[in-house]
Amino acid sequence: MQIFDTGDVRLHYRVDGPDDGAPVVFANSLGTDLRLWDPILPLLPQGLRIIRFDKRGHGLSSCPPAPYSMGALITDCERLLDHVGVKECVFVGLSIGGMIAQGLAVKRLDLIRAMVLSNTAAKIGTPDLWAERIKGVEHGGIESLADAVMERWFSAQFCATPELELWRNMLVQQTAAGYAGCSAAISGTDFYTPTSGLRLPVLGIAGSEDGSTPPDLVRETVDLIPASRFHLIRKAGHLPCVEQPAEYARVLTDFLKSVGHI
Ligand SMILES: O=C(O)CCC(=O)CC(=O)O
Repeated sequence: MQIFDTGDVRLHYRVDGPDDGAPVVFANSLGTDLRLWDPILPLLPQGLRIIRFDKRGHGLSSCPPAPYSMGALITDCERLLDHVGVKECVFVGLSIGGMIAQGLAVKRLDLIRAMVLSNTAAKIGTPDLWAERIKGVEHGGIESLADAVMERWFSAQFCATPELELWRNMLVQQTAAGYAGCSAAISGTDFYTPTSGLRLPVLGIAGSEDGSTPPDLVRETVDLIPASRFHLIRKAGHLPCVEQPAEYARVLTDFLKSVGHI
């Protein structure tokens, strides 16, 4: 558990595994912190160097006033990777984390040798949807959105389990400014053209019951990059690393092997 001051924000991050391990960077979604990846980490091969972080306004990172730009979120991540000395990582980005992955690959392809675009897209939602979401958070707090968010994050089956409460708690414990700030960043992002120009190995992962980034939307983005692969995880919503960790870890491990990272 460490803190890095980028100059604009203090980012909480965590590095696990040996210094000389093959680097795998995880960027999580809106309203989650780096514990999002806890269910899959024990299922990945030993010896990887795993880097995780909390976006600005999330988890234990500091919370600059909203709104944020996607450029700022990408720069935060770029500075963190330079700070920890990562190059040529496999970058796994989920939802807004996958937008950060796309933007970072366009800006600094030296940092990323392959990427996993999980439950994400070049463009997510519409400005009207995000304006409504931001208004809701500003007036009623994250709690006022939480039940609807759970229905997009998880399948109906998972929503009926006691574990749901843990993830709902994670959501409502994020800061309203962090949630609204990152929502504004998503609202202003359309990476369709820059992502079309990317040339690197890509694996797309979608959840069959994802109410935020449905499988067709994920596939449309992944198909922008020639030779990309796509995997659909059934019985999972927006966070398949939580709902189906064994399958998620297996697909990720196969991808790491296929690109020669392990
Ligand atoms: O999770 C993200 O990063 C953006 C997509 C989203 O809004 C998830 C949700 O529906 O709450």
